[in-house]
Amino acid sequence: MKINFYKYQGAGNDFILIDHRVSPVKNIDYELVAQLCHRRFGIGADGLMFLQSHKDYDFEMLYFNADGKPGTMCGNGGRCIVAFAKHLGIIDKETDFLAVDGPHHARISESGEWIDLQMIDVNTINTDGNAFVLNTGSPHYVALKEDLQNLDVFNEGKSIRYNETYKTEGINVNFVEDKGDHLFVRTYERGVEDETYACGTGVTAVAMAIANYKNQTGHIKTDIKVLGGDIKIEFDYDGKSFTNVFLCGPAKLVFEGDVSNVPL
Ligand SMILES: N[C@@H](CCC[C@H](N)C(=O)O)C(=O)O
Repeated sequence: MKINFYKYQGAGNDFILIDHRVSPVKNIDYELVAQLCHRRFGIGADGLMFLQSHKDYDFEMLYFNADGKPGTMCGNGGRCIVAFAKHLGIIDKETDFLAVDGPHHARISESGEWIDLQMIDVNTINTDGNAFVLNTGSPHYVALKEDLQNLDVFNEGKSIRYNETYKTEGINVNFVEDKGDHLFVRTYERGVEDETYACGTGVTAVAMAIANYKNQTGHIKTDIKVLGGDIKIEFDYDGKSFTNVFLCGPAKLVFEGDVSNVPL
């Protein structure tokens, strides 16, 4: 079987996208997903998504991490699949689609390359020592750091992700430095098992953790810099719940191609 794929990136978090309506893969082979995402033996990506039809929504997002296993919500992936759905002509300026953590609304810019994606409401922030732990669709650990540019994110992130508390379920580990007018964030991602250039659910968790840490309430807008670009987060926070949460940033088509002889 030949599969047509599209490669997208959102602030450097990169994904393989497949239109399941035209490439109806019946049994998704985790090893094949991992091979397609491999940066030496495959196309190379942090994750792979299928866009599927859904009777009640514009489409459904089915997400796999680079290790081939089904992931929890991917924010940058969500923005990329919205840009993909616009490219395919499924949607125009707005959409409502279904992901693993429930329905999502998104707004698409004129160019189709900037997406504001609504994320789930968050009602709970836990702590682990000085770090914050919360779920924004995926589980995240957030730790404040100084001189983040020079931090060994791979080794520090990996040691937290595989410690006794988190090794079974795993966690995404975010380090944040407050730069005054913006936050600088670097993330070790579960399922990629490496630092990525951006993590959408991660920067959402970071903005919430920092608002909580600084006792900020009201409508909060946060500018974030990650290795792959700039992202903006907006939400309302009353000191207990984060609502009207939006993850806003770029989502761009990089190239498209075909994979031949896929044993499916
Ligand atoms: N890159 C993602 C997060 C993807 C999910 C994650 N790696 C997991 O399953 O834990 C994002 O942009 O949110």
